[in-house]
Amino acid sequence: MGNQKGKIIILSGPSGVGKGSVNRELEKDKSLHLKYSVSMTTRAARPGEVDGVNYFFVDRDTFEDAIQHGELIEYAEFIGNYYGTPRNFINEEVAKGKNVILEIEIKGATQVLQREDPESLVSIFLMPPSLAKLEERLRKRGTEGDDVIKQRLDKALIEIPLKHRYKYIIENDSVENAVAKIKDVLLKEGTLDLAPSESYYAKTRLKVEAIILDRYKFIINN
Ligand SMILES: Nc1ncnc2c1ncn2[C@@H]1O[C@H](COP(=O)(O)OP(=O)(O)OP(=O)(O)O)[C@@H](O)[C@H]1O
Repeated sequence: MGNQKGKIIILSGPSGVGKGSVNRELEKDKSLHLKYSVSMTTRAARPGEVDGVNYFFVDRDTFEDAIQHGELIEYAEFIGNYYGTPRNFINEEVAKGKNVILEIEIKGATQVLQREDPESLVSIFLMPPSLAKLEERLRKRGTEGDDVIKQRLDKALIEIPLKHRYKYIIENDSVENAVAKIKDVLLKEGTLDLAPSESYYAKTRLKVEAIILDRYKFIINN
């Protein structure tokens, strides 16, 4: 990778759109050389979540102390809980030339978009295929009750129109497609060591060309 400094990759979108699911797939691909920022939150850990890996789970006093001391690059209070991103880790990794992924909700992402140098950012807004699908995903996940799901859907209606603040808008139709499209974004941004012919776009174009050739070869040949 030729770049001196790394980039901050913002992956944002409404609750339930699939930020975590997409991120987990990206993480499996070691060739992407991505670093994951671990957020701090006052929300309770979900089953299977590990402190220091998925989040730093802290109480409100500890979180408010971190705000006071300027230790967070962004933070937001979201339906009764604080979420924030510790600044130290990001600065160190970016200075080393690493790309750091921030999986953050809209308010936090807005703070980073407003405060950080746009040259140091790659911002991605993950879109649900429809509001009905978003609701279905939240319900199927089964981690929130009806009231919280309704709050999150109401919030999504305010958040989705903000998507144009981001450099890239990517639909999470399937996790596999979303990951492929994000890899193309990273390739375009020069943060991936990958031949352009390996991109999702290039491969899709080849497939489409093959289909056209197959369907129309009679016409072409005659
Ligand atoms: N492309 C997809 N197709 C179908 N289901 C999906 C897709 N992406 C994610 N899901 C499912 O939707 C639910 C929400 O996904 P996930 O928890 O990753 O969302 P999130 O954006 O990280 O939410 P939050 O911001 O609330 O943490 C999960 O149950 C997940 O399995």
